[in-house]
Amino acid sequence: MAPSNEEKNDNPLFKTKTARGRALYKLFCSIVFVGIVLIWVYRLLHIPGAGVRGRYAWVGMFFAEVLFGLYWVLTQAARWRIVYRYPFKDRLLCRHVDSLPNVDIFVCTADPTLEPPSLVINTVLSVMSYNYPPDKLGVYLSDDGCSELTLYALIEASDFSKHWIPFCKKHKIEPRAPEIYFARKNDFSYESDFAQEWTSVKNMYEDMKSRIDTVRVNGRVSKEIKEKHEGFLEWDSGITKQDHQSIVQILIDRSNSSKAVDVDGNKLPMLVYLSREKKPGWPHNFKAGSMNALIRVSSEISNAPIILNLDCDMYSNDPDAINDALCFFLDEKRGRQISYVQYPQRFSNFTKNDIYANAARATFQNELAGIDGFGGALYIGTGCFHRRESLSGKYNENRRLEWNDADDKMKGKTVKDLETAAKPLADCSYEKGTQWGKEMGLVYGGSVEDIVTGLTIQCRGWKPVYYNPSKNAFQGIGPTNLEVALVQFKRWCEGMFQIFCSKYCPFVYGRGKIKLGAQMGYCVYLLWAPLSLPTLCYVVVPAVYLLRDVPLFPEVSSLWFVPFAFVFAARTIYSLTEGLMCGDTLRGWWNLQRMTLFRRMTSFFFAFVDTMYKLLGLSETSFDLTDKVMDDEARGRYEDEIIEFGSSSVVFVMIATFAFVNLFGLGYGIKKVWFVGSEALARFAAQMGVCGLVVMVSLPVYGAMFLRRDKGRIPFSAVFKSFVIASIVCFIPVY
Ligand SMILES: O=c1ccn([C@@H]2O[C@H](COP(=O)(O)OP(=O)(O)O[C@H]3O[C@H](CO)[C@@H](O)[C@H](O)[C@H]3O)[C@@H](O)[C@H]2O)c(=O)[nH]1
Ligand SMILES: [Mn+2]
Repeated sequence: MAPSNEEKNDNPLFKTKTARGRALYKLFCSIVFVGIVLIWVYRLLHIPGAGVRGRYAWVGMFFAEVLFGLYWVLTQAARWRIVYRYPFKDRLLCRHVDSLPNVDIFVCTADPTLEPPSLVINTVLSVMSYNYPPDKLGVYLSDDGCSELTLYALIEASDFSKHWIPFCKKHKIEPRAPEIYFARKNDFSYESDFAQEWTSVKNMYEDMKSRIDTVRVNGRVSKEIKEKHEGFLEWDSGITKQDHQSIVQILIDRSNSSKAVDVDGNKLPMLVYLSREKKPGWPHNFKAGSMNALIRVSSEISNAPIILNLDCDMYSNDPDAINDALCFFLDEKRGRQISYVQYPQRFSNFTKNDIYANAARATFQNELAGIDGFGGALYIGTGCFHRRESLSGKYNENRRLEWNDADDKMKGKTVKDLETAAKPLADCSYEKGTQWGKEMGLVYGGSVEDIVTGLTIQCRGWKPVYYNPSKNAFQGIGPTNLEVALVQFKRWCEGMFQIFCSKYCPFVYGRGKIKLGAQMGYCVYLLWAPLSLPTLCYVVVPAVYLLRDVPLFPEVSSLWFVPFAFVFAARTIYSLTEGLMCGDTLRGWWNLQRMTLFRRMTSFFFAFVDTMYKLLGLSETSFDLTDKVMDDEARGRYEDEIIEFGSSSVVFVMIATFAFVNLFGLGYGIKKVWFVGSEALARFAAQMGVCGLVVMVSLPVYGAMFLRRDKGRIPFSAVFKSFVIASIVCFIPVY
């Protein structure tokens, strides 16, 4: 890599800018903090005396406000020093045109029902067609579902790619996931040559998709197809998802240049199917386990120094994304220390007002960039480029930036040789007695392997970056019904609280290794679960005490009312402004408020309880896969932005119960004001305000209980249960 042009090589390949207006923001924060402290002071000064009704509630409210306040302080760390990254692709291409590193791309799937093979291969095809030298690309699909349906789909995709890749490159097609591309409106003339090609490739795609779907519906691959590919022999011995040998199959072998070419004679990227061994009694450690198997298997086959890791629903939306990411790794000055480049998680299936608040725009635009400002960019599991070396080793500043000639490994070896050498690396027993899952690869022990792995990488001295490009690099599928959305949050939340309670707690593990701001930034997420406690306190206590005529907040006329009103208003206005600036709609922001409340009072709470159980050794970690399919009726409601309940899940009973409790509280308050007049209003305004907010946020819940007749409503049994529970809650004795 001799510098051809001194001056040019001095230019960095990326730059980092700090967001403006931070001084003003810090001033604003300081004022809000004063308000929060005044609230605490008020609570401490006015504790009701022994024997007075409301004393316990008062103490509860005090704790809730202390926890909310402290949590708020953490969230400021994530906004204190927001940084933006800008890579310079053009400089990269000038300087490294002949010395680009190999890149291995890992796609993970785990279940052919929840993650249909046709979805998986769309992701695979999108990454096979990157604008990157194909002989430097290796695509690996890890199938934890060990399904012949998925292998079949991948074989079909490898054939189709011979037409798809040249078509994409010739016509600069975007995005390169065929399903998404063909579903888009197009504005070309139907007489053109392009139209002909378009139609022929589209037909080819549709045919392939229908073959794959037929096989999926039948639930097995027919004998005729099986006879054509010896790969299916692996399934002959009656293996199951939980009990099977390692399967490694190189479907496109790039060293064999005569076969690995597309219809125009250009090389194709390598394509490998992997299903790591599973045996009863051996923990498989979910996605982390499959990533580690991928790391090892690929090291035997292509061993690229850069790895891109994607979930099976995350197709590539930008054919040049690899080049962007490489700007970070190849930067002469700072590149060596960069372990991974994390992109935000974006979705393709959002609706206008984002009813389940999947987009999390403020999180991806501000919070993660703010934690990056403290050098703590999180690894969030998908859409992340890794430096292979950093996944298992310490940063060593003396090591030269070298991309070992990876293809050497493959030279002179047949596909069979490579497969045979790789298989044992995916066996259950391989990791026994090794550092895999601890010091090497992704860290085991929970359902959010990503966050904790990122933390350990940083603590080994690496400096990851978070890069949020204006054009989405990857797009995935977010939950499309409330239960799935809440279950996903519960999994995250539980995994993250477990990290906090383990030796990996950032304040302990990261002490002296990463900045305090980064430690705090991590805890914004790791402490979601305990945040449920103050939330539950706020949705229950004010309403219940309102029903007993016990005031819990200062009177409107009192000066002490000011900090409460101010903190509430300041935070609401801030969050609204932030949301709108990040591109939320007004209703989108409101939906986010609802989802935040629902998550905090259900997912976070269950995660808290389950973590406690686990700490006591009463249960084991599980991974509830996010469902990526929906039926047509539900799809209609999703597109109309009507919340999908549709079951008597305990989560919905809880949501409905709180909706009732606050409705009763508010109703009683209004009645009181009606009969007693303004004096009651002054004393109970804040309490009625809290109830009123919960009621407003829950409006769709009342609708789903009483007005809707579709399948997505809350079933009567759940309504009945929650009504009974709410009534009991309202009449229990209070102290
Ligand atoms: O045993 C398993 C379980 C899951 N997966 C894969 O992991 C990915 C994520 O699963 P999904 O159900 O889509 O979960 P999400 O909540 O959408 O995933 C986020 O959260 C997970 C941690 O909870 C991370 O692993 C993911 O990368 C991150 O995108 C999918 O590709 C799965 O196929 C496996 O490979 N093996
Ligand atoms: Mn997902």
